[in-house]
Amino acid sequence: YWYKRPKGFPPGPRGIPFLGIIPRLGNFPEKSLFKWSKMYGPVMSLRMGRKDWVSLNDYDSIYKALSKQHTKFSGRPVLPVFAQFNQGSGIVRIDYAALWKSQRKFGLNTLRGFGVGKRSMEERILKETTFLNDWIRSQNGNAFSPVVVLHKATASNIASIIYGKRFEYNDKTFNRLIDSITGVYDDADANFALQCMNLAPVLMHVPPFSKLNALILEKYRTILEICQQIVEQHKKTFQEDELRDFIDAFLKEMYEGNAGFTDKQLLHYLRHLLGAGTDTTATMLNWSLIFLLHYPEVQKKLRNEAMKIVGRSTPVKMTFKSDMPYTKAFIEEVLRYRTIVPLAVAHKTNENSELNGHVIPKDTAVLVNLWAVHNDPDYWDEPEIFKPERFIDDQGRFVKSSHVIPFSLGPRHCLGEQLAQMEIFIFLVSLIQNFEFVPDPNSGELPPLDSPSSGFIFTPPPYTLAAKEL
Ligand code: HEM
Repeated sequence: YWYKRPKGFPPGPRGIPFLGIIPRLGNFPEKSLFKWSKMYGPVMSLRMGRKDWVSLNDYDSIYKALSKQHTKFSGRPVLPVFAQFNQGSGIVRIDYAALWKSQRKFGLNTLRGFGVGKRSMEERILKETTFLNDWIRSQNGNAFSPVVVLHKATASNIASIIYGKRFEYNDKTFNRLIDSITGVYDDADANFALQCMNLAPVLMHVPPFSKLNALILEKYRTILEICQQIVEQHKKTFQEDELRDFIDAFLKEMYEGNAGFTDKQLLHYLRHLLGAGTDTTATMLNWSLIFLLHYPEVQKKLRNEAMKIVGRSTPVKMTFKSDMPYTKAFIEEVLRYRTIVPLAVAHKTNENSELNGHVIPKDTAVLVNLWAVHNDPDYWDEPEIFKPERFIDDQGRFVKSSHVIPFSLGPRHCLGEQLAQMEIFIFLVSLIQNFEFVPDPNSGELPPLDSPSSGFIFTPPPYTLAAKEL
């Protein structure tokens, strides 16, 4: 099997027998892929374990595959670590078929129905900022790590949609939930080991991988158990004409007997929303804070704009955003420079396809390198430099680039993009309005701007800072 590849298949590195190129992916697989793509072309293949995958490494090929040929490129490969638990349920990893279509449509409508993109969601996020700001205030100017509290703030927003209520930050169940959502995708070593198990499933039974697999399963079980308790409470108080949240809306579909709306599907859907919506947005806010520490002049510009447009104590509204070009440019540059999900979620071809003259057979797993688009010198001047000004024209206006695609493209693009954009803007401006962020006075160094990503969520290393109340 080693040398045989389908006729016309894209060229690419093979690596070593059984493992393929896995050992050569390194701490930043997205960078390795981009480097190889300069040798093999933007549409290239790679031997991953015993299978040949395809990787897309420029905007053109990603757009042509995910948008133009979306019916062919929107599937999801079966990855053993996830499949042992998901069993074809949820939203993130189910194939591009009838179940995904009905669940995606339901998800979008329900998020909208419970306020995403509207004033009511703005108010929920604003309420969360008051708890977050109070927590930061309670640190009394001493150094602290914002990592866990930002996860709590973003998870609480998701909880308010799916569960109708926010969680208190010291609530025991909530802390168990946060503990179970974090610790794998945001840990580079664990994430690398997880990807190895997905590509060479035999490892799932071999120490030390088997220990990690057991830990992942335990975390998934805990999330499901907590979601199950919440669903049971909802069932007891459910009223068809008064839908309180995502769970009620789902129960209504289920009680009407609509295909795909089952207890199991609901639990996995909730788990995916909590998982996909917490780490990502919290990570984006963490990187933003780290940039404020590195570039005090950028922090000053953001504050000047916030004070001028919003004011010191006016609640932040999304309508302010269009008058805040520097803030928009800052957010866009963080999303570009620290691509939060560098390789998106693996796609799969559901039909035989052709891309850039190459043949890609049905059922080929496809890695979409979003990081490559954000760091391609063909699109960006000095991509390795953090520069919000690249999105500002000489009239001081914000200029959008179609080459910033942190939420990916096509029908499988991030389901929570609108929610994430609301959270990022409101949290960020509210933090800037209330605090000046400075380096931890006890640490001689600033947090590094790079840390191993190992391919899923690009999280910063653990860090601390201090916040001076304004
Ligand atoms: C900064 C924040 C976020 C970033 C950068 C981000 C990015 C992404 C990316 C790159 C994908 C994969 C797209 C693909 O497969 O091509 C994705 C999928 C997804 N995201 Fe997000 N995301 C963020 C926040 C959220 C939030 C807040 C939610 C909660 C509702 C969410 C829910 C999802 C779901 C459910 C999917 C799977 C969609 C599907 O397979 O149909 N994300 N996200």
